[in-house]
Amino acid sequence: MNDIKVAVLGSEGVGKSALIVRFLTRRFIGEYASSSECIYRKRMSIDGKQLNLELYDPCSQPCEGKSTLNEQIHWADGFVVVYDISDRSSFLTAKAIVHLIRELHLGGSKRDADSVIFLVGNKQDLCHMREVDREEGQKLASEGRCQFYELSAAEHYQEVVLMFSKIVRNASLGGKAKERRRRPSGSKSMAKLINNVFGKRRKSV
Ligand SMILES: Nc1nc2c(ncn2[C@@H]2O[C@H](COP(=O)(O)OP(=O)(O)OP(=O)(O)O)[C@@H](O)[C@H]2O)c(=O)[nH]1
Repeated sequence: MNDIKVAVLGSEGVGKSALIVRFLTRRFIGEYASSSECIYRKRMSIDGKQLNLELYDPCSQPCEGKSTLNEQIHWADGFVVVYDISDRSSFLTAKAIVHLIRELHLGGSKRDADSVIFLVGNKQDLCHMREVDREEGQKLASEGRCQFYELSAAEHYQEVVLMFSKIVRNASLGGKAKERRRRPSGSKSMAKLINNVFGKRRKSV
């Protein structure tokens, strides 16, 4: 069975865990405990083919055995690079990550980029606090040859599912899954995910 590895990257508090949890459990969790990096596993069927998805959720805090961004990029077949539309600095971080992925993962070539790097402007429901215009996101996506989405983990379940399903499909077609790379860290089961959800620390928007 095919293994597909997708890393969800971006600066602290942009909603990486919220997007993953929304995709895996259908629920939006306002506060989420994330004191360690982890990998969630899900068995999926795409175009009638079974595959094992591994979703990497990094930890923004310093933590033991934390992998570097370079390791995370080498490990993954596909990338969801997230920023918060109400936080300009998170957009600048996303820009740097997109450029690094292009350099390290794709060797600067045009090959596969638009299908395996998705740029996501999250928290669209906070558009009254917007600091990053949609056009800026689109421009970065076209410069970095990424697919662009603006959505809200809080309000857009269908869009979140479509986005993840699409990157998994693209990564599985991209042929990058062929060479197995080292995992950035330990993995986490769905039970652990649920524990995190209920044993959470408070975060504010
Ligand atoms: N309004 C709004 N808040 C959101 C959305 N997505 C996430 N949040 C909130 O943003 C905060 C951070 O979300 P997380 O999912 O923990 O962000 P993260 O990127 O995983 O953060 P780190 O684990 O610290 O790197 C939480 O308070 C979430 O409730 C969204 O779409 N809209």
